[in-house]
Amino acid sequence: MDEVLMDEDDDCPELVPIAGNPLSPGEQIPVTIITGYLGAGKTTLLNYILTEQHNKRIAVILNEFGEGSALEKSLAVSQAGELYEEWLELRNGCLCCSVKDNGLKAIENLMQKKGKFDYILLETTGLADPGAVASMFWVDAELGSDIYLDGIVTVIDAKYAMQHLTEEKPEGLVNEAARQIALADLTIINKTDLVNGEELNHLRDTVRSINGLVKILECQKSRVDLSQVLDLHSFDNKDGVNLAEKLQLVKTTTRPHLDKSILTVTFEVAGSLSEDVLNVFIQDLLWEKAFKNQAGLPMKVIRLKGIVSIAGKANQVMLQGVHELYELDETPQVWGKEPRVNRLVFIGRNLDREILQEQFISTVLKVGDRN
Ligand SMILES: Nc1nc2c(ncn2[C@@H]2O[C@H](COP(=O)(O)OP(=O)(O)OP(=O)(O)O)[C@@H](O)[C@H]2O)c(=O)[nH]1
Repeated sequence: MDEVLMDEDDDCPELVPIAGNPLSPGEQIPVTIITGYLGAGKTTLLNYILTEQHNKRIAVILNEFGEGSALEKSLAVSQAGELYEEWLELRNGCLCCSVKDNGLKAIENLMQKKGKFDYILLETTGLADPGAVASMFWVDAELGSDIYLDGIVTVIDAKYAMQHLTEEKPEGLVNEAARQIALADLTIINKTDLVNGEELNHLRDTVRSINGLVKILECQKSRVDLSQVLDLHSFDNKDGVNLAEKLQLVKTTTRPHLDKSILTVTFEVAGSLSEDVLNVFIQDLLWEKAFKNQAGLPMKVIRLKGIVSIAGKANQVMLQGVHELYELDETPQVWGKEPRVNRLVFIGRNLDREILQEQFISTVLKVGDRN
């Protein structure tokens, strides 16, 4: 971390030649959101990435300062006692920047340095809702032309996660630690040195019961294989085939790990759908909160994924949702001779599988299109 190459008077330092292919025109830069509860190991992960040799030119945006870390100290460039946004170039080709806001402004500034990096990592603050940040990438069309959301990675503290997850929240409030897991495409259970095998199993089961889709890595000092963290393509249709396979393996959480908790619900229904009516179903669910569970509580979806069959379309269609935003995107995968099946996975609160499935069938299925 002490080998920062920069010109003292310039907040865009002179560049050293870096191995790696320059971006071809029109190529989009992936963004991975790194989230996790306070103290879970996010900064340790970013420090690791910034100091390892990996032949990737990664731009890292940190949006929070703490005390004590070498990385943070090296970044805390002060001007009249104020912290200000500063891009630093590191020996291994990484770019690094610290900002106090949600990081989107920093991405806009970063894009002016296009060609100097080929990946962006954005760390959110420990209590932030990563869904809000993720949603911004979907709605910001201007940014959307240059970058795309690759995935949400949640770092979990093996020692304290269960404590955070079981914390009672006032009625109506979501447990942030659980929400961060619900939204994750990948979770990294860190600090495994601080727990025994039984505790680790229990935590793993809990993570799985919240998010039946998520991939789980386990490590110490946030040392993970970067190829497992980057290029997940969690939100685009490049992952269509993988997603279809993954959805088949997901199971509805049978016993909620906690009362009123976030859990995963999944079902499959054969047939083809009218796109218009499918939109009505999704909007009733995500926007109107029109579906209630047996206790009369409105179902709240945090993350939604699916592969559906739209009447008249030869290709499979991927459904993605984060909070109230969703997208239907045709995948390159063509339906085969086997009967078409719609598979949906919902992660959220107050979800009841049977009621959701009934609603889905009664709202969207065009019986005439069954094949
Ligand atoms: N025992 C142990 N300690 C770890 C491990 N990984 C990180 N730590 C320590 O945990 C503390 C918190 O790590 P950070 O990386 O700062 O966590 P963070 O998620 O960035 O924290 P905030 O920015 O405050 O949200 C530091 O003192 C790390 O040295 C690990 O695998 N085992």
